[in-house]
Amino acid sequence: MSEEKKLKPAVLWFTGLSGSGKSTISEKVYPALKERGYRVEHLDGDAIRDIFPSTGFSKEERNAHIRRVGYIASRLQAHGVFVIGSFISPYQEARDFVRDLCEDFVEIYVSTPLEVCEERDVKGLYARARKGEIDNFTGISDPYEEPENPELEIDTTDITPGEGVRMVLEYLENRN
Ligand SMILES: Nc1ncnc2c1ncn2[C@@H]1O[C@H](COP(=O)(O)OS(=O)(=O)O)[C@@H](OP(=O)(O)O)[C@H]1O
Ligand SMILES: Nc1ncnc2c1ncn2[C@@H]1O[C@H](COP(=O)(O)OP(=O)(O)O)[C@@H](O)[C@H]1O
Repeated sequence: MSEEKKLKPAVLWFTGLSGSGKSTISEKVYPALKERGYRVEHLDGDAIRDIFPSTGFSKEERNAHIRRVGYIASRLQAHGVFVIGSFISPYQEARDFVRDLCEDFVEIYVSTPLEVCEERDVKGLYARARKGEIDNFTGISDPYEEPENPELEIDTTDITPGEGVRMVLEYLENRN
């Protein structure tokens, strides 16, 4: 990416199954934007849920959580901050709610298939969900609605995290 190109701060919203690669790519996009001089904030579902552990996984609770974090994202972006959001955010209506709040919303669908995510099983949650130890587990016993019109789709099955980051940066550069 050429250093001269000025990027317009946006809300980069990573959505996809657990283990699809949202956090891994987000964590690498963050320093890539920082070193180009942008103000950047990363809001991550797992990290925020650690602070607010009472947030559950019913449709209503997930959507309320997404609306709240989406509002924060929109306010940060309004003040010129690049916001990276990594949330499963399985429901189209909640993602659309956030899109409508944000001046510039980039929906990035991390479309790594369930079989690959389950094979990775980074946190051992899929195995537990298959055993019935976790209710409402996305992809196993809870729905994931694929984005209807994402700005970008990244399937991480056969690429490196660095290639995923490059796809995001190229998208941002080319749209300006
Ligand atoms: N039932 C169930 N379904 C899905 N995920 C579960 C569940 N229980 C716990 N976890 C862990 O919670 C993380 C997802 O949090 P999010 O805030 O991104 O979810 S959501 O947007 O509200 O759907 C998710 O993190 P990631 O693996 O990083 O996606 C899981 O580690
Ligand atoms: N191209 C890739 N992009 C992102 N993650 C990848 C990629 N290839 C393999 N992985 C691995 O897949 C896992 C993704 O986990 P994570 O980023 O926590 O997913 P999520 O945040 O969507 O739950 C990590 O173990 C990561 O090393």
